[in-house]
Amino acid sequence: MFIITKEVYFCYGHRLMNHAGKCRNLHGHSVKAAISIASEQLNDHAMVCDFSEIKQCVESYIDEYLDHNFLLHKDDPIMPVLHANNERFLALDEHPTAEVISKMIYQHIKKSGFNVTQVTLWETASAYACYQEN
Ligand SMILES: Nc1nc2c(c(=O)[nH]1)N=C([C@H](O)[C@H](O)COP(=O)(O)OP(=O)(O)OP(=O)(O)O)CN2
Ligand SMILES: [Zn+2]
Repeated sequence: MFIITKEVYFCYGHRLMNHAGKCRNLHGHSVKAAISIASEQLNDHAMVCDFSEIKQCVESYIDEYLDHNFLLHKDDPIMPVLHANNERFLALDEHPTAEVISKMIYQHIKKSGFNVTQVTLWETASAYACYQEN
């Protein structure tokens, strides 16, 4: 089994509503996501796939939904204020944790046809979440 991993970098603002500590406050992160793709065999170029194919797939999703966006739970009371001021945000059914964001990226890559095995999201230099299935 071959596994390749591509890293991408992006930023977002968020807050964790009802969090007991400092993460209940509006704040932001400059994050790294690592996307791992597996294959039993290599293609004619001796690759699982080109790193640039992963980059293109994941960056188009990240640019549209996550990068320099404000990620909020759908019940967050700040949303009407952002809306009234034409500020960009994304309302999620779940709290915008590293776990949830890594799963969002995973599901997009899987839906795009890649044999993704894991997405890891470093929200800070010392804290990261992984999402995988099976
Ligand atoms: N399981 C999770 N726990 C926390 C998440 C998360 O997404 N999943 N998110 C946060 C905050 O949004 C933020 O990431 C803060 O993380 P934390 O490591 O606590 O913050 P610091 O970098 O300031 O860590 P220190 O070690 O205290 O310096 C919180 N928890
Ligand atoms: Zn945070």
